[in-house]
Amino acid sequence: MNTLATPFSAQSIRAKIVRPNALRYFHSGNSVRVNSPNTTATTARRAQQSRVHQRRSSPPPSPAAADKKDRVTSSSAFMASSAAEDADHPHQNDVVDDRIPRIASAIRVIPDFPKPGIMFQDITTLLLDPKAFKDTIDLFVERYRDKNINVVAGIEARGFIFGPPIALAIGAKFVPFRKPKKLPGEVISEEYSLEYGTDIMEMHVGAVQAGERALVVDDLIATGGTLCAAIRLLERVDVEVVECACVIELPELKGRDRLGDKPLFVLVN
Ligand SMILES: O=P(O)(O)OC[C@H]1O[C@H](OP(=O)(O)OP(=O)(O)O)[C@H](O)[C@@H]1O
Ligand SMILES: Nc1ncnc2[nH]cnc12
Repeated sequence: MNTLATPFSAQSIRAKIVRPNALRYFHSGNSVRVNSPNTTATTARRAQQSRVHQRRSSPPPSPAAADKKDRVTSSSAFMASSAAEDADHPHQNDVVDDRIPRIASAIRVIPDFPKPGIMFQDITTLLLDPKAFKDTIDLFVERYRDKNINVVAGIEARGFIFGPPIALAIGAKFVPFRKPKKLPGEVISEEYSLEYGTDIMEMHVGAVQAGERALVVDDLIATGGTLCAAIRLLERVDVEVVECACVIELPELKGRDRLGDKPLFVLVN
């Protein structure tokens, strides 16, 4: 059972490659490269990206089709995660979770949105698949229940989709972190940089209390600027940020490095 004293890395689960002969598609700023096989990196999302290119306008797979695919791929896909120290022991805590391939497959990738060079990870197709959506929430809940987390901070806009069900399930309050001028009460603000611009994040004064323990939830980490701003907002008012949790990581943008020692947990990278 998880306890407060147990470091997250002890239970973390890491992605691994399974199809050593498969070509992987790699997002690199302005282009998509095909990488040679590598047995230590990334997950099913790379394969999923190439599939998604082919079905950009297609609906997500039917539950029956996805179940069949799960059976085919469950031995070859691993759940991703990470606390910094996992890098030293990449395989020690590997855990196979056959929910991950379906989640990865349900995320659509739209090239050149919202501007040229961006491979947009579209989680709206994940929401169309109730099993994959529920599995996503369940994986987070399984990790964070019994961690004495009081606050789930969800980042506008897509953190508002994943954060509230997690908060309800673990018995924490949900605190929306919003774009400027959206919150009606007194706020504190943090400016931050993005993969495609800058923005400001705000939190209501009084929403959290010093000494509370927070989980920060978003759909995706790219450069890490957004999560860093959320962490700064919480730490300014002496809230302990226990971990950040995202559905997707774009590892090539090195957002994880920007978080420093702050643990980051992701399902798909
Ligand atoms: O790691 P970063 O480089 O900071 O980028 C990640 C952020 O970018 C996206 O949100 P976006 O700013 O596009 O806002 P939206 O969810 O309101 O569209 C995404 O949902 C994350 O919040
Ligand atoms: N590539 C991407 N897809 C979706 N959301 C993002 N936010 C920043 N980069 C993104």
